[in-house]
Amino acid sequence: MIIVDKIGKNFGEVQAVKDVSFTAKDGSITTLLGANGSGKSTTLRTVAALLRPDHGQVTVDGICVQQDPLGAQKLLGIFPDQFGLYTRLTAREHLEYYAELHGMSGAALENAVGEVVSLLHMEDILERRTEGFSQGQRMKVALARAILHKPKNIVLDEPTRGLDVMSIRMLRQILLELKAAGHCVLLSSHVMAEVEILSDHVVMIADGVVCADGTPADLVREAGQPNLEEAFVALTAAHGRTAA
Ligand SMILES: Nc1ncnc2c1ncn2[C@@H]1O[C@H](COP(=O)(O)OP(=O)(O)OP(=O)(O)O)[C@@H](O)[C@H]1O
Repeated sequence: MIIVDKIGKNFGEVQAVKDVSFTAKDGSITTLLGANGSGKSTTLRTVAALLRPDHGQVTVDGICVQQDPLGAQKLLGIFPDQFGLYTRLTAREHLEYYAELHGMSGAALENAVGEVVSLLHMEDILERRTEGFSQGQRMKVALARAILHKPKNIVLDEPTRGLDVMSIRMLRQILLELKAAGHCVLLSSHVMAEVEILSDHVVMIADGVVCADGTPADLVREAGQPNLEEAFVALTAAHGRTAA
């Protein structure tokens, strides 16, 4: 479980995140939904201990990310906004390297790599260097790297960006399987259809502030709108009027 409590983060003059709080539960998919520049990535990077907030704190399964970033990162699988693959390494070498970073070796390492390779159907790209990989192939390596140590909590920053329909369906299926296995899945998106299909809990962010949260059905009801897209427009506009 991930608890974000009143975090804020400035970059110089830019208030990227002003006041964000929410809880992402186990066995559930929580989605941060917001427009470009609303603060989703900054929030997720704070959860992942890649950024230190100016105020507030994040706990992951009871461990405070700010006090014990390495301890929290052991409980997290992180799928970042930039894949950051090493172009000279093969997909297998990436996975083995990350498995070693997580303290695995020998048969445990081989089993962990074998499991994610089979889960993500990566057999055909395993021995290829990642240079020149398509977006879908890069997504597979990044996702495999994020989940190979079986973290209880998985954080994904816009995981479907640039993917074709079949890759999106595969990713969606894997996220649903992780949820069914009791994992806490926290992601960001601005693709309404995807959010509506996948999310148990939606946290709407506008201008660095949470303007509404609940199930997609709750939010549609709260806004009195026919669907999540219209609800998003109405709730973020209402927030803008309140903030002005
Ligand atoms: N390292 C940084 N330095 C300066 N400004 C930053 C930095 N990171 C984020 N920002 C600014 O903070 C604000 C929030 O950015 P953030 O990336 O968190 O938004 P986002 O909701 O993830 O947007 P998108 O959907 O476009 O990825 C933006 O105005 C952005 O320009």
